[in-house]
Amino acid sequence: MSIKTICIYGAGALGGAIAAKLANRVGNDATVSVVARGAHLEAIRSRGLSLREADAETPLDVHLTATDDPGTLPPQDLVITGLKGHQLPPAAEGIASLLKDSTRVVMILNGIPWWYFHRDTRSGHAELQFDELDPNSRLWRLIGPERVIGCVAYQGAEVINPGEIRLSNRGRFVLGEPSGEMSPNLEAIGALMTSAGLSITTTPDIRDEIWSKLMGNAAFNPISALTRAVMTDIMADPALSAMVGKVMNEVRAVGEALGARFTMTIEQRLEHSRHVGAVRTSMLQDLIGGKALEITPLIGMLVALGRLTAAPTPVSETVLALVTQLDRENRRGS
Ligand SMILES: NC(=O)C1=CN([C@@H]2O[C@H](COP(=O)(O)OP(=O)(O)OC[C@H]3O[C@@H](n4cnc5c(N)ncnc54)[C@H](OP(=O)(O)O)[C@@H]3O)[C@@H](O)[C@H]2O)C=CC1
Ligand SMILES: CC(C)(CO)C(=O)C(=O)O
Repeated sequence: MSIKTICIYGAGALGGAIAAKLANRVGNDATVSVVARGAHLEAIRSRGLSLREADAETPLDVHLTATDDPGTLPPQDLVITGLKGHQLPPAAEGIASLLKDSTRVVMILNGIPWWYFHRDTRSGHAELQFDELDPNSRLWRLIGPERVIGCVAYQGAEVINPGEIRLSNRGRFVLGEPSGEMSPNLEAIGALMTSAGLSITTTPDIRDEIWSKLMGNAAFNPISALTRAVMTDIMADPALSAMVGKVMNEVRAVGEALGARFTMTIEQRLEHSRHVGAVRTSMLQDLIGGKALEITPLIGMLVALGRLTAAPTPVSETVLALVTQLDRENRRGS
């Protein structure tokens, strides 16, 4: 696969960080552009994109083509989406306008993605679609699950000001084909992102990564939004950390019912979470910013898949009801 044109669609926290690194390192060999919007877009256009890494003394500043109209860009070899799950369906046509036959689309997402059951061989539900993730199958029809490369991000990031992104740790990304194939395209995209200075691994088991990451996000993201607490403070509170453990147990039960394999015990996962630091989850960032919360992929689908597999999710159902109401109130007030 020759990658000469790359568009990052939704250059927010993670997408923006990846765009800055790609533009910096591979900008001479490939054209890197971003689709962004609002004040963030204006800042990128006028001052460029500025990336602050946890252990770097000076920010990385790059200038690249930025637009809110993907129709002005040529068809791309590679599209990387940095949109939240609920922002994907409204962007489906825009993303589709960047595609040619060979284009691959890396989707950085927390939670259960819209393409989850495409070519899945372990759940017994291959090709199942969920309207709550992909209304009227817009993504399925306009982009197509066969183009997708899944991406699980173990990396904290935040847009601290328009045009300015901060990475909160030296994180990593895991890429995988929905089919599990270690395809030449997967390896080429992994190598390209690695050459940009990102920590990338490729896997034949992307769904296992999705479930393992979901253990943290289904618990911490809504609980952090409900309490406005950073991760260390949630873990320091015995009642909250017990609730985190219960949600993690429910994630494990539903995941296993669909064939996922977990490598860590709940105790190990909890211990790991104690050391993540004073991280504001992406859902807490959105709450503070008055934005819609990424609820369905992170906890709504956990409850829906619990029903599908007859695995009980009582604590997650309660958390879902509370965070759904919080989201309504937050948007009413913004
Ligand atoms: N941030 C983090 O620390 C982590 C995030 N993740 C996951 O990665 C994914 C991306 O998250 P994150 O980087 O935080 O997302 P952000 O909200 O920071 O970035 C999304 C960006 O896309 C923009 N956008 C949305 N719709 C459009 C559109 N139609 N056209 C142009 N721009 C658009 C948003 O603009 P606007 O702000 O105006 O909505 C925003 O700038 C999520 O699934 C998240 O859960 C995973 C690990 C860590
Ligand atoms: C909390 C964090 C950074 C890692 O689990 C994350 O994935 C998020 O904020 O959505």
